[in-house]
Amino acid sequence: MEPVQPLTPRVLCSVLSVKSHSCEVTLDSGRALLSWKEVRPRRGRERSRAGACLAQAFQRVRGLTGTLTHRLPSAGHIVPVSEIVSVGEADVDEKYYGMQWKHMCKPHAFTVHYVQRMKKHRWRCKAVTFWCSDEQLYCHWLQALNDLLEQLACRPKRLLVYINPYGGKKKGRQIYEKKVAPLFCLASITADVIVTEYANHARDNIYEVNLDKYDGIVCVGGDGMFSEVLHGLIGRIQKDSDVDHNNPKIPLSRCYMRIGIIPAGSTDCVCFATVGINDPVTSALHIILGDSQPLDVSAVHNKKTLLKYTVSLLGYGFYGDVLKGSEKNRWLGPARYDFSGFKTFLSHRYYEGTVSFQPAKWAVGSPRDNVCCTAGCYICRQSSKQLEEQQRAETYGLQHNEQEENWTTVKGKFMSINIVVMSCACPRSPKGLSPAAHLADGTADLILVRKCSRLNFLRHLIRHTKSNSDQFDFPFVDVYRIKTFQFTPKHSEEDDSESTDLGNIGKKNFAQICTDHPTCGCSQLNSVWNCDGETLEQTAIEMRVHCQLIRLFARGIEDSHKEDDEMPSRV
Ligand SMILES: CCCCCCCCCCCCC/C=C/[C@@H](O)[C@H](COP(=O)(O)O)NC(=O)CCCCCCCCCCCCCCC
Ligand SMILES: Nc1ncnc2c1ncn2[C@@H]1O[C@H](COP(=O)(O)OP(=O)(O)O)[C@@H](O)[C@H]1O
Ligand SMILES: [Ca+2]
Repeated sequence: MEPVQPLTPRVLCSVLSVKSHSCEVTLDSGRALLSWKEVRPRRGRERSRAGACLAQAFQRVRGLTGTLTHRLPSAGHIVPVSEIVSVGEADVDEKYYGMQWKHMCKPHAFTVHYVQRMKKHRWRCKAVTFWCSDEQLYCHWLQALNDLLEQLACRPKRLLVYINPYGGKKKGRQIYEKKVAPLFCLASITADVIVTEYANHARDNIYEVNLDKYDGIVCVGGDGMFSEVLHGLIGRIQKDSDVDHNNPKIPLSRCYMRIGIIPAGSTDCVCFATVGINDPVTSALHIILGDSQPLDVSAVHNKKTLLKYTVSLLGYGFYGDVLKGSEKNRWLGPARYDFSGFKTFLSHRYYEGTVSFQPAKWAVGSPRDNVCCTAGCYICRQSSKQLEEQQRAETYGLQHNEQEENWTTVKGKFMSINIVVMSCACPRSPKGLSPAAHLADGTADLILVRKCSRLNFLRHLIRHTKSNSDQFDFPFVDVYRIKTFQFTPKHSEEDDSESTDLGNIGKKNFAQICTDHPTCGCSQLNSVWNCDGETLEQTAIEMRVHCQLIRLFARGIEDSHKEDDEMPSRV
């Protein structure tokens, strides 16, 4: 057997007890890994436990590959320190003393709380308590683990939390108090909590607070609540850096203050598309670990005025009418969308207008390449690099001014015009409106659904709910990867108010009568824009994507190979 080289002092290995089992526990601070596995009494030549354990630990450290598995060959556990939530003193349950302790003083115990991956991107906080008789060894372990946790600079210590008691099923407060606050306390995170009293309370408050006190902002609610915090933060950062966000051409200053979303709304597609599940505990754990996921944001303008920012869906036609029809039924909670969706589907309206956009030439991917955005996404990294080079060239004027060139224009009658900055995956549509859209590539996907039959539109809708069907594979559906967009409805409001001839006024009033009596078959003149679940007043708009403008406490969708099914409780 080759001589065991002297271990670097970075590997701490001891035999500690877990419940009534003896375990060999190893902390490799070089690789920042904690592992433990049950030691069975060896028959035959008894090797000293320490020697055996050190030699094995050395083998294991040397053999470890980059991709972590959470389970050692012999059903042990291995946890990256970056996924430990906290380490603290613990009481050992009397019943575990067993015989060998009865004459000893009380043993010393510490509990490690760590993230355990379950099915479908769900995370749970698991606890394991180690104990031993030697107080010095116990202190050494506690110190070594806490020193490593202290070094994780990305973890938030102070958070500003906004709770929307009004969104979704109106359970925001309970969700926070029961599921999230205990975890923040466990991770010794202090939170200043504000329960909003009216719409836009959170947005306005962000302009006042002293942001330097906080490592992040958390919103407990749905996409509308996230949109409020988004507007507050971006508006504040542009104001602080003297950027006039009403100018559609101006590049905006990036926001490095991360935003965490605790899902408590109706659609929660931003949370679902960045974490993979709408689960408050999972989102809380991503916040505690200090994840960071950059996110594209689109700015929507009407002439020289900023209307809204959007990170999920900017939808005209079907989704705009669904939203408009749902606002008056908020008492229905999330079901308001299905109810309004059904009515909107039956009304089967189409809208006329002119769409123009600049395709994202340098984009690495395309909406139909089936390359979905995952944690550490290659396409996002490549595209944002290309974009930065592009912008640098433009600022130095090396690049001919691309703003005016290569606009594509499409006139027509549309069932829906959707621009999605991300996939918009959500419980209603697990793969989203555009499954291959990317979170941080600096582009958005434009989906044009032209006038078609009810049956065909229904088939298109139903494919959103099926995982192995292509909702773009219809002659009346086109999808483009873009970076800027403009829309002008055929019947723009200004024309009606200016022109005095009877026809137009008649048509406008006629349309008004129709809206009040949706049973009539005429097509209502204009729809409304659904911007992240809030309606826009104007229909003539322009939009441009700002690459990686904000950051979330998330890491994108992890590959499923990392999932642990429920671990057999061996130790
Ligand atoms: C027949 C089944 C058809 C299923 C069609 C599923 C498509 C769902 C796509 C969901 C897109 C989600 C985009 C997210 C937008 C959110 O930012 C935004 C705000 O979220 P918040 O409420 O959390 O604040 N949410 C929304 O605007 C809601 C849009 C969701 C619309 C759902 C439409 C339901 C469709 C029902 C059609 C029924 C036709 C049946 C005819 C027999
Ligand atoms: N305290 C409050 N009272 C009334 N409206 C509020 C309050 N707090 C937030 N809102 C508004 O409620 C809207 C919906 O919030 P959201 O959390 O998205 O719920 P949902 O997912 O059900 O739409 C948002 O536009 C937000 O501005
Ligand atoms: Ca994008």
